[in-house]
Amino acid sequence: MRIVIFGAGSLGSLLGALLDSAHDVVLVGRDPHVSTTRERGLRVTGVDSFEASPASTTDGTGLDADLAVVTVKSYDTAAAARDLATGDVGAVVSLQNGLGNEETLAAGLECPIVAGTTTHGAMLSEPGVVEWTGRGAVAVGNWRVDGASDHTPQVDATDDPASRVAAAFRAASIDAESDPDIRHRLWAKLAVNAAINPITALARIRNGRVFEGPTAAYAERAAAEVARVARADGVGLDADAVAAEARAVARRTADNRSSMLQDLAAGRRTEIDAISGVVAERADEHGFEAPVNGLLAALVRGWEAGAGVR
Ligand SMILES: NC(=O)c1ccc[n+]([C@@H]2O[C@H](COP(=O)([O-])OP(=O)(O)OC[C@H]3O[C@@H](n4cnc5c(N)ncnc54)[C@H](O)[C@@H]3O)[C@@H](O)[C@H]2O)c1
Ligand SMILES: CC(C)(CO)[C@@H](O)C(=O)[O-]
Repeated sequence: MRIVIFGAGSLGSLLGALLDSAHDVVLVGRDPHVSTTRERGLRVTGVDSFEASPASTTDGTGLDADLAVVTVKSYDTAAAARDLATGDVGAVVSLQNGLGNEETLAAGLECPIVAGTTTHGAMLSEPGVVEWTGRGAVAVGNWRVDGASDHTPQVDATDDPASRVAAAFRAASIDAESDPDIRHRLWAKLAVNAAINPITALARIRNGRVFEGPTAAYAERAAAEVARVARADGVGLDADAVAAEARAVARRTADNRSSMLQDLAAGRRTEIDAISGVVAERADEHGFEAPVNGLLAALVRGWEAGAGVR
């Protein structure tokens, strides 16, 4: 397969390096990472150490590919869709965090959209070098334009876009499955991010401390609000179950600084709109409030405005 990785930062570079073992990969990213990768190749460290030599470009327009893997931050998804629409891409899969990426891609592109989520961890440590911080898996599922996941029984399970994406990942030895209920997974991951990310960022604490002490009750409530909005959106998420999952992830990643804490500490824009912001807005559309998510979104957006990053 010819695969474009749109957004060759931390996650995209890791996946690009892995997929390069079985496919013809083109990274779309920015300099100096792209120029360094062209000169010296892409080095992966951490969980496994290896070198890859995918093609790379800073120009995401006019690209032809069987598949585009979108790994930009959620606030760059609309721009990614605009660039991809100028080329010829067979299918697009988003492996981003947050809610709304698939809708944005579907609004801008004619090809099939595949939703996805991953538990791999990656960090671009320097141009041309990506640290694989945690081995995980990929789950993908077909995305319909109306936002519902595709529950239609597949006559030929190998001949739908999500199954083809999962098979392409597995061909590169990446643990990947196609999940007909991908919306449930996206909302469950959203609950984890809504509980952990803004609180760790604002309180400047590592993940392990979120469910300890004064922030615990608010993390629980943030997750429970996501479950309520999910149910209003037709996705059966249980408040206790998602809070338990968020606590488990916080325990498993106790020493990590969440992506939002890292963004805030580095003075970068965060993904708050696609995490807490979208929960508060969708609650509002359904006629109720998600006050903890609303406040957390306002505080992080307030910091972003003050820091001049939005
Ligand atoms: N890093 C992880 O371990 C991880 C794990 C799971 C999910 N995610 C999710 O994946 C997404 C990406 O995360 P990340 O940590 O890799 O972010 P990142 O900022 O490291 O990477 C995104 C890259 O996209 C590039 N980019 C954006 N728009 C571009 C454009 N128009 N042309 C070329 N390059 C462009 C940016 O320069 C950046 O390098 C986020 O939604 C994140 O929440 C990340
Ligand atoms: C799971 C998670 C909260 C762990 O740090 C991660 O998704 C993050 O940092 O965004």
